[in-house]
Amino acid sequence: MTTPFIEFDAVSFAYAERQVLRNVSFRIDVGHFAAIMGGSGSGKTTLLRLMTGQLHPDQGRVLIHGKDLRQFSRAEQHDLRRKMGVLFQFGALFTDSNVFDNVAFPLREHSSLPESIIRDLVTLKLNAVGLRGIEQLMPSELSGGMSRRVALARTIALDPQLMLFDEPFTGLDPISLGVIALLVARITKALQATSVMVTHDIHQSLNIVDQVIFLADGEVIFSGTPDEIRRTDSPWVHQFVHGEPDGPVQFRYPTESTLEQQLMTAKP
Ligand SMILES: Nc1ncnc2c1ncn2[C@@H]1O[C@H](COP(=O)(O)OP(=O)(O)OP(=O)(O)O)[C@@H](O)[C@H]1O
Repeated sequence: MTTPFIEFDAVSFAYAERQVLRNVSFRIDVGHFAAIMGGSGSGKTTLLRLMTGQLHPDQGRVLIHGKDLRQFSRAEQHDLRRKMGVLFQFGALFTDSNVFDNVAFPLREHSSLPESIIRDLVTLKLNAVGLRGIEQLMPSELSGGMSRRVALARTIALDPQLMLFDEPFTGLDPISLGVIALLVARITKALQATSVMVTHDIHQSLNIVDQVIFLADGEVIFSGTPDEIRRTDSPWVHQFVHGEPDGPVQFRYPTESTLEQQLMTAKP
């Protein structure tokens, strides 16, 4: 029997009037790598923020190791944050610090390790992303793909048990994208971390993840393994996998009025 690391139990969430998630339930087991997919604005980033405890559900529960995140003491929250590695879309590095100091940052912030150990750990992490030797370069001297890899090295500095990636492939050329995808997959397996990745890149994801959770209109419309995704006849999933502009997922932001009505009211 596998143990869930993260469990969403009938979670609903709204930003003021805007209902974003409705009755969302799924589980991600320890050591598994899950991708969250869905159209623009479907609530993927919101889901990540609920996992980190930055946001709390209006209804339902987010459980980490079986415990409701709301029930976490301050010490438990701090401990969870320490065990969590988060890599956002453009993996912003500190522009005034060189590569070494960027990767060393979480180690200095969250541990009391001596500098000699920190130096070795930074070397190992840069080696893991294929960039040992660039310690003294400044972020402005790196390509986009290299910056992303340095950010990945910083994310794994503390050997996180939980890794959250928000669109780690955005804006990369196909080769850099392939490299990052491979690194993310390899590193999560090597660390035996539980990982969650928000991404639009279905084809890369199906090769590297254990589970895909599809969101549409704030609801989970499908959750399964890459094989199950390839076999499903769900029209939502089909539209996504084949990148079709027409289908159950609409690309327009939902509004009350038609275009004609809006243009009429805008006239003097
Ligand atoms: N801080 C906020 N306040 C109000 N509304 C917000 C806020 N953040 C997001 N939203 C709205 O919530 C909805 C879901 O946003 P979210 O960022 O979770 O979507 P997403 O699936 O990650 O989108 P994308 O793929 O375009 O990044 C969107 O309609 C967005 O406009």
